[in-house]
Amino acid sequence: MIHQIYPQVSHDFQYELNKDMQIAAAHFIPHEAAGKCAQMHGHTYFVNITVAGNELDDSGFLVNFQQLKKIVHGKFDHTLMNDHKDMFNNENANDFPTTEVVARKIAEIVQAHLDTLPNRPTCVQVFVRESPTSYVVYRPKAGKQ
Ligand SMILES: Nc1nc2c(c(=O)[nH]1)N=C([C@H](O)[C@H](O)COP(=O)(O)OP(=O)(O)OP(=O)(O)O)CN2
Ligand SMILES: [Zn+2]
Repeated sequence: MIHQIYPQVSHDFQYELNKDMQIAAAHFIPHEAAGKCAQMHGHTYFVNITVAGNELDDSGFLVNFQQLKKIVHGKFDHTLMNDHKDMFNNENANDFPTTEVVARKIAEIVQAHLDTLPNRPTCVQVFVRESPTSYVVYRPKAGKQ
């Protein structure tokens, strides 16, 4: 069971939903600045996704928790992040599978799903903890990932 205190994101939406998940995955960061992290290694990522909005769908959901797990955990769990060529690129630092980029990519995956929903909620924050001592918070700018 995941119990963590996450940074709060300020917004004016009436509903806010949070979904936690753990993702076991490997990665390497293809840059000399990464030191030992340039070698393939694994993490149990702790991910918290925050979705907000003013309207619910006809199920009374802002977004289905199960769907969030399916599109994020289902994609990355027990995989090598660098293998996801639709997400990461070992030639471009903005697309290396760093914690920062993983958080941004998760926000993009989630928002693409939310954009298909009739009630059009918004992903306002993605928290990714890569290790017990390191985490990133990504907050998409309004109207732009
Ligand atoms: N800004 C970033 N710096 C680093 C990243 C990153 O994604 N963004 N990633 C790494 C490595 O992948 C590494 O797995 C994590 O590094 P680190 O926090 O140093 O991990 P430790 O468990 O060794 O931390 P300690 O606090 O020293 O135990 C490196 N940097
Ligand atoms: Zn790592």
